[in-house]
Amino acid sequence: MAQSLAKRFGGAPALGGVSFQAGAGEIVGLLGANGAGKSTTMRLLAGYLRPDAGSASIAGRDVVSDRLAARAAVGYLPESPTGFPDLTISEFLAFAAEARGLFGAARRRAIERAVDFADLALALGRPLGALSQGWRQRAWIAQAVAHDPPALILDEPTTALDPEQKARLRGRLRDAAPGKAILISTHILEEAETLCDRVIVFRAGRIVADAPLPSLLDERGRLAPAYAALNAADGR
Ligand SMILES: Nc1ncnc2c1ncn2[C@@H]1O[C@H](COP(=O)(O)OP(=O)(O)OP(=O)(O)O)[C@@H](O)[C@H]1O
Repeated sequence: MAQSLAKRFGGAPALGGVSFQAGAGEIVGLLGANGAGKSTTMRLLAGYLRPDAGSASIAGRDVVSDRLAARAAVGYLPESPTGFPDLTISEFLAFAAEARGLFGAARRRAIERAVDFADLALALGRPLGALSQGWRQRAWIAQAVAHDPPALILDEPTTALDPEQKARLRGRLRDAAPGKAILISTHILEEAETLCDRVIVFRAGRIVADAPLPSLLDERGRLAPAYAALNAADGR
């Protein structure tokens, strides 16, 4: 949940006070032009940035005052994730599970869940630094789901994936959705059309639409006309 979240970088406002909720069982798509504020919102919710004003909570835990509990309840895929080039996928997922306090059998289950979710079985021994962009993206998606959190915040999760893996991941997210609140950002309108229950459109650091997907679709099931109208409207 976000309540009047605001963030500036230097003097420039990136988010001008955004409020929304995502409930368990819901896949919410964050849409908007480059620089509209999607990633900043996700980083604030995931506890990787502090808001200048407003508040946010994950599973009822405030991301600032109860930061560790909030972070424990979320799996986060950053945009363009990098790091840990020398770790193999196996080592990376073991590290991710242990960082979440999972050891022994719980760690093993977390790694199995993650490997299965992101279809990584064929590359477990490969170091992250030697992976293609799509495989690396899948390793980072895997670390987000390893501890089976009630909330997933995935910043452009399908961008680097090939068509088969895109479809596979969408299916996995659909399967996971009943028990989780899932937030994804995407520039692929067709993805929002097929995957999301609700869509939030950002424009220049503000929310210009927050609506159930069907209410934004035209008679042919397309989001593009409403999306274009929202971006063209004088919504500042
Ligand atoms: N670390 C930073 N330092 C300075 N400005 C930043 C930083 N991160 C984001 N911004 C600015 O904040 C605004 C919102 O950026 P944000 O990354 O949230 O947009 P976005 O909607 O995710 O865009 P994209 O679709 O390109 O990923 C932009 O003006 C951006 O330049």
